[in-house]
Amino acid sequence: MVYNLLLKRKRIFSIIKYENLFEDVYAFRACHASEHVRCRTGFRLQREENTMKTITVHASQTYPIWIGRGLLGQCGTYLKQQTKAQTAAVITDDHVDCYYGDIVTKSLEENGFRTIKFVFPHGEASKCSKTLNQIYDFLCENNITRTDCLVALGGGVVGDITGFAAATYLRGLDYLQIPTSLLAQVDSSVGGKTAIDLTGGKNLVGAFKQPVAVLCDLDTLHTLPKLFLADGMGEVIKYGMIRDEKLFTLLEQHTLETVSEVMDEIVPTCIDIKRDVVEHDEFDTGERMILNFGHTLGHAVESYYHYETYTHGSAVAAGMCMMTKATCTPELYVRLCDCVKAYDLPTEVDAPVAELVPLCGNDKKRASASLRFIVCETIGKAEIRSMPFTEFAAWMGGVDA
Ligand SMILES: NC(=O)c1ccc[n+]([C@@H]2O[C@H](COP(=O)([O-])OP(=O)(O)OC[C@H]3O[C@@H](n4cnc5c(N)ncnc54)[C@H](O)[C@@H]3O)[C@@H](O)[C@H]2O)c1
Ligand SMILES: O=C(O)C(=O)C[C@@H](O)[C@H](O)[C@H](O)COP(=O)(O)O
Ligand SMILES: [Zn+2]
Repeated sequence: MVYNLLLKRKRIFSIIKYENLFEDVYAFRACHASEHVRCRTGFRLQREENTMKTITVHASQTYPIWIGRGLLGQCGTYLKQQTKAQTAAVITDDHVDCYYGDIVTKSLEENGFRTIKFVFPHGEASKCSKTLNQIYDFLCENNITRTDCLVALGGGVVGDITGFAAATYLRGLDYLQIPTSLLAQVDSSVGGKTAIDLTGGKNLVGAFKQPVAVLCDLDTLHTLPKLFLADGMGEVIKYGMIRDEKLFTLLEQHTLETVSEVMDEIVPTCIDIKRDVVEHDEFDTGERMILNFGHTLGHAVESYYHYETYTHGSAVAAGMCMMTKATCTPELYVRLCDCVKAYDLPTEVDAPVAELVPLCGNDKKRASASLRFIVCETIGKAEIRSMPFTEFAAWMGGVDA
């Protein structure tokens, strides 16, 4: 109850004050709420187990995505179906650990896995080589072998770095994705892009490594702070824009306050779009680039502000609006901005576009001198455009985006 009161209070706070409150919420939760979450999850497990959906991804590795409620307490049973591993190494961050570390460990142990856990500080700053090396050392000290597996429990930061550790440690071992943020559920846990950031840019070191399965428990979203619910909505709006006008229209009928009512529809819809795109172009040589709508400028925004001011989903939201303003009709731009604003996301940033553009030079869609970027002139349809980078820089620099 204290947590709910804090969430209500939060709405009248500025983002800066919100950060402090956010820490308070976690501090409160870490001390008192472990049993509460475990009980509630157990209750929902019985009530809603039948509504579980499975989406199967057919890529270099075929794997299931289980979507439902109350699944976390059974993760060991699910994982056992997908791996012969004896040890499961759970990798998570400090926030997620205080909510869900125990319930996951318990289920893995009950299902016969020797279970070890590595916890790192939350936030994008941890998606770096320092944390990655700590994970490697932890796996080495605990005698992890190629037949064991990793479990990524958390948001996109945990998923991306754990996936990369799984792709590279001992030249590759199995990993399970348990996404707990909206962004991770609809996007980062699916499709096998894994990475860490460099000072020079986002996700610059990475690998394609599909998980053995994704366990997507919608109940975990109950503890996700609104700021990160909004962040995930940035990627959800992206899916509407690139592939699904019906989804976009549904999003227009809701706001950040009401969207939880339709989450059971939104999450599988987005996952299925991602599945389809990944199945056509797993290694990102063509069609998959449409999943990067808003990211060319979005990643530049994150990097310009040193990954501190804008989280990924909010930077993508601003990136989509800036690109749409520069390339599409004013009507479409206004429609997109209205939707973005309804989810408390930014439509622009203070940084001048001319200063963001040089940071696009490290974009992974760049091919030698050409930069590719994504444009949606019609809602539900995305196209990949290509331009010499110098031309792009001159054009965007001159466009009042
Ligand atoms: N691999 C991909 O395809 C892909 C796709 C999109 C984004 N990404 C990456 O994902 C990252 C962003 O992911 P994110 O937004 O999940 O960030 P995140 O992992 O930092 O999670 C956001 C915050 O929410 C907390 N949190 C997560 N789940 C929670 C829960 N259920 N209850 C309470 N707190 C919870 C985390 O501890 C963290 O503080 C970026 O690094 C981005 O580049 C990757
Ligand atoms: O899965 C993809 O492909 C995506 O582009 C999804 C994006 O939302 C995600 O942020 C991805 O990590 C960006 O890819 P990158 O190749 O530009 O690092
Ligand atoms: Zn993204």
